[in-house]
Amino acid sequence: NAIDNMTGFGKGVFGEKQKFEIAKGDDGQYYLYDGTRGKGIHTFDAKEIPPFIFNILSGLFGYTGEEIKSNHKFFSDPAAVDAHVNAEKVYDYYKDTFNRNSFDNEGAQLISSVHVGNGWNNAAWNGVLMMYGDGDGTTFTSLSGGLDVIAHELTHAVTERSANLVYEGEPGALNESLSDIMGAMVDRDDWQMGEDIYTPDIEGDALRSLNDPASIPNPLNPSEGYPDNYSKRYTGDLDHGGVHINSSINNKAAYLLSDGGTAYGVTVKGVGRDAAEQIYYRAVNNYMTANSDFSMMRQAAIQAATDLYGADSSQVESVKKAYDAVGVE
Ligand SMILES: O=C(O)[C@H](CCc1ccccc1)CC1(C(=O)N[C@@H](Cc2c[nH]c3ccccc23)C(=O)O)CCCC1
Ligand SMILES: [Ca+2]
Ligand SMILES: [Zn+2]
Repeated sequence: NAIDNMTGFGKGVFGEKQKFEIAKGDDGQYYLYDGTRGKGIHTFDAKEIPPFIFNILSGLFGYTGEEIKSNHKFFSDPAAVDAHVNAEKVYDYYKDTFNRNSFDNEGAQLISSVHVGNGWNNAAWNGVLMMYGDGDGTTFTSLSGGLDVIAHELTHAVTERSANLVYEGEPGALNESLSDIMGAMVDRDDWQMGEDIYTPDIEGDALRSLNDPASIPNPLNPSEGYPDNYSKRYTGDLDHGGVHINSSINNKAAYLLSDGGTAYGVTVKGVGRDAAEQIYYRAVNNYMTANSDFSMMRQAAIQAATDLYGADSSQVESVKKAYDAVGVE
């Protein structure tokens, strides 16, 4: 249908006023559709369909949920407003930072569905679209309110179209880590993951920490923190071999590379967020493959830094030190 791009308004999950692109359809209704970025950004309402059913419907049949439309330019669904706004922000981040036009670099439509499940405490990229739960209000609030969560999910799509790291074991932990790293680069004012939407009644906690992984209890081994060194990696079978756990080892390396610091007796000179994001993007886009392990991550980052800054650069030296610090040879 013929669309006119125009500006819409609404309030996000935390009550903040948001402005975003919408479109007016032939029916005179306004749609949560941004026709100005790539082939479009579309946000839908899953109407509480259980995640595994929605996963199948969207994966197999391309079902996206119900159109979110309004008789006026104000949209009153906070979860939908933030999913739309945050998808625009992540699109802009990849375009502005790496000149990547959406996850396929050909402007692929960014599709989000909110209100997946009933109080679902999670979110996911299912290969076709982003799915967001509303949380149960205690463990999580609407997960689309977390800019780092949207960046995390969309980076799974970018990884899938580049290194396509297998979601298991070490490649899986790297897949997860790259999503957390880009999540921290887009949601740039901290090194926490999910802090905005995790436990709404508790201040200062987060789902994961990139700067100090060990500060948060490891859900698979609660007597310890998340691992921040290869020697502390989880070797069990849960969570596809701990992909959401061992990601913290590489997350720590990325934090040290970016901001510097000393860990396990090794001091790293920070290269800054701008250089760190370029190194990781080039590593995943140009050098890593489906079965890359932690050691290959180190080599890929060294090669990426060499391409970008030279073999004898301080950036290459910092990559080596960062991986020394987390015990990855
Ligand atoms: O993208 C991902 O890696 C996670 C997707 C998990 C998923 C995969 C397949 C089907 C359904 C859900 C979602 C996020 C995640 O890290 N989830 C973790 C932690 C977590 C969130 N909610 C939970 C509820 C129970 C247990 C663990 C969790 C997980 O699923 O492990 C990423 C950012 C925030 C949520
Ligand atoms: Ca964050
Ligand atoms: Zn993930």
